[in-house]
Amino acid sequence: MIEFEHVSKVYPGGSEAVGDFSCVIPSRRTVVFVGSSGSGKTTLLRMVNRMVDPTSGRVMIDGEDVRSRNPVELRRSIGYVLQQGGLLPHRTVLDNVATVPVLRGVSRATARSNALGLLERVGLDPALGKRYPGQLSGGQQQRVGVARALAADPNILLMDEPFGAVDPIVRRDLQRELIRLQAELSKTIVFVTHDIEEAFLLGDEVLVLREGGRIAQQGTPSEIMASPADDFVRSFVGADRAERELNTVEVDGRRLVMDGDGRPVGVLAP
Ligand SMILES: Nc1ncnc2c1ncn2[C@@H]1O[C@H](COP(=O)(O)OP(=O)(O)OP(=O)(O)O)[C@@H](O)[C@H]1O
Repeated sequence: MIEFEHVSKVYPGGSEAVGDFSCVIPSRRTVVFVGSSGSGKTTLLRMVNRMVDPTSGRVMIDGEDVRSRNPVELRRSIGYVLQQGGLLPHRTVLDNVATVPVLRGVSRATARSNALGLLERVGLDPALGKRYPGQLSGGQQQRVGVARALAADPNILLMDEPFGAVDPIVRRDLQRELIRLQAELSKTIVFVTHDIEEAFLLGDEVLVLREGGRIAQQGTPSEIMASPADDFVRSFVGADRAERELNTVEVDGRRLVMDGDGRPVGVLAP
């Protein structure tokens, strides 16, 4: 479980990036922070692994203040996936995936052999392990990024717009893959995106953020869809949500329209 307790962040010389943010992220669930650019999503995510320390307030993991943890050790114990893979260009794919386990004392041979299994796990041909990141497609690089984040078998996975830089079809593949992986692995995932559809697809729970990390609404995708808290959320959720294979379900007395993937796409007027 991750707890944000009244955290705020003022960067040197800057305005308040996050102000008095509190939330609880239950273990083994996927929680998505969604908001427009500058709403503080990345800042919040980085507070978990101490790449950013809050100006006030605290972040707890399983009841322990992260500030009592050594930042390097903490970072190695938490998976982190970035938009641009963050892979080391001069190391093979296999060595990229094996990096953190080796730093944590696992032998190179064992780490490489585990890395092969991880490549398969994220849907990549293990033969790609010999290549360098520059020899992979963007989507393949993102899969390697996920494999690398999983390599130390972390309980927590932080994902910062991990699928933001790939085309929509590959993006959909990666999203489905993450859903499959999460069903197998049950990690605590904090996922950042500015795409509400992605948030609804992946999140057990979604936090819609305004500027300054202010929570406009927090709830399950269905709850947010059924009852947007205000005009801000309503406009963020968007009315027009494409022609998919639709059906309806009832939630809290309202009829939700769901697409073929079980995603809420609208509410039927009573
Ligand atoms: N290192 C920094 N120094 C100063 N200001 C920063 C720094 N990092 C972020 N900020 C500012 O803090 C605010 C929140 O930024 P943050 O990156 O957390 O938002 P975000 O919601 O993740 O945005 P994006 O979707 O564009 O990545 C922004 O106004 C940004 O300019």
